[in-house]
Amino acid sequence: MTAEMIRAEDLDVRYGDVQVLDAVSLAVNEGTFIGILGPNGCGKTTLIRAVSSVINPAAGAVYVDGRDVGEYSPRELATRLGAVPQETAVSFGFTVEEIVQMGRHPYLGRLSSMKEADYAICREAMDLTSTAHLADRLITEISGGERQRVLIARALAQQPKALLLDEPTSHLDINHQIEILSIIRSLTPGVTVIAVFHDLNLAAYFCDRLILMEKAKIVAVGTPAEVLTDAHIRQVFDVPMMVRIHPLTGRPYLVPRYEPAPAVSTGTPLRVHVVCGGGTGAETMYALSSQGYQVTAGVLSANDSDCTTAEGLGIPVVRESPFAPVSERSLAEYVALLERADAVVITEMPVGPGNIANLRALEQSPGLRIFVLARDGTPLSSRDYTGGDATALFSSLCRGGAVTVRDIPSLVAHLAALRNGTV
Ligand SMILES: Nc1ncnc2c1ncn2[C@@H]1O[C@H](COP(=O)(O)OP(=O)(O)OP(=O)(O)O)[C@@H](O)[C@H]1O
Repeated sequence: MTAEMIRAEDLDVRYGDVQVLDAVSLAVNEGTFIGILGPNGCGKTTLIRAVSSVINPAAGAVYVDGRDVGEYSPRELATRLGAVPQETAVSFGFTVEEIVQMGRHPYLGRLSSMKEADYAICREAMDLTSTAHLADRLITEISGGERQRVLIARALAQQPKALLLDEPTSHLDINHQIEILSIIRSLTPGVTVIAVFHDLNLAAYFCDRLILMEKAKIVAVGTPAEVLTDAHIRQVFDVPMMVRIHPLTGRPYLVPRYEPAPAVSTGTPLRVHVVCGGGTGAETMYALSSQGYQVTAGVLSANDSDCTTAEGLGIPVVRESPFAPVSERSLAEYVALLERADAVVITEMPVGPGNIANLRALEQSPGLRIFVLARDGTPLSSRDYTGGDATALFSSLCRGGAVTVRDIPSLVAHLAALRNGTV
């Protein structure tokens, strides 16, 4: 069985009248990378500080490696826990190399100095964090991101059994975020890591387990999939998110759902049906729904990314089982939407035997305003996988009055004219 590296029991922390941690308990197994998430001010930093003994909780206990933290001398504790704080109070006059070497202090006697092995450990920590080239620079004269990497190097030089990091990537560019988190990840299982994150997706990608906090309490603990649910995110951050499965990791990743205020507020909104597929409809659906059009979509395969977009935007969509031809039932649903629509937009989707029924139904809807998006001016051209049937259908639709538009602004202009009755 894996041993527990850190255990906190019923931690209470107050600042004046404000309860900042309210009976918070957690257990972190050896070798785990655990992320702490939650909105600003919910108590993440305070939890890290209480666990690392920077502050004393009013109640509760912290055990590190099986022993109460109170039983450790500061020097001993520093060989177990390495902390990288969020606010990095910089030490004037020290070079980067000296700062990293401070990580070795817990291992040195009062009068003994660094040995070759200590220098080697510091060099390795600096190489790992890409800070070796900064060795002779003053800590006060490097960038916030460089400083963050130097402080991580110092914590690594400490060779702790557990690392506590408060927003370790907050000052880092995306390249260094990935680099540092990959390094931290590679330290496990030899080192146990607890890190505060604001980026939910980075946390989901790198951490084994997550802790979600809200107002001084822990509200969820578990794997990224258990913690990063739509319900939890709504509860804690009060923001709608789409939870998807990351294509590389199978873990969740979150996409914020912006709900734009409709720009069109007067009169009856125009109903526009979008015939799309393969991701060709996302931009159109977003543009039209954000302008206040009543958008519908389909028929779409349930695993088509356009279907995901429609669902995310709250657009009613006629859905078909993946890889199945358009069924009678879906077709009937689709035709019912066409009958209610004021206009139809066909995006630059590929047309094959699976979805040509979408176009055939349009041919049987006389009087419907049809707009065909074709950026190169030629509807379909190389995307007809029906042996020419779809091309013939498109030509017939265009002869029947379908309008070809080259981009979304022109489409929107046409629809606005239709709405205002100027065409
Ligand atoms: N030294 C202090 N004195 C008084 N109140 C404090 C002190 N430190 C933190 N607080 C308050 O305690 C609460 C929790 O702060 P904490 O820094 O733990 O939050 P956090 O979740 O880490 O926030 P953030 O995401 O903004 O970093 C906040 O309301 C904060 O204002």
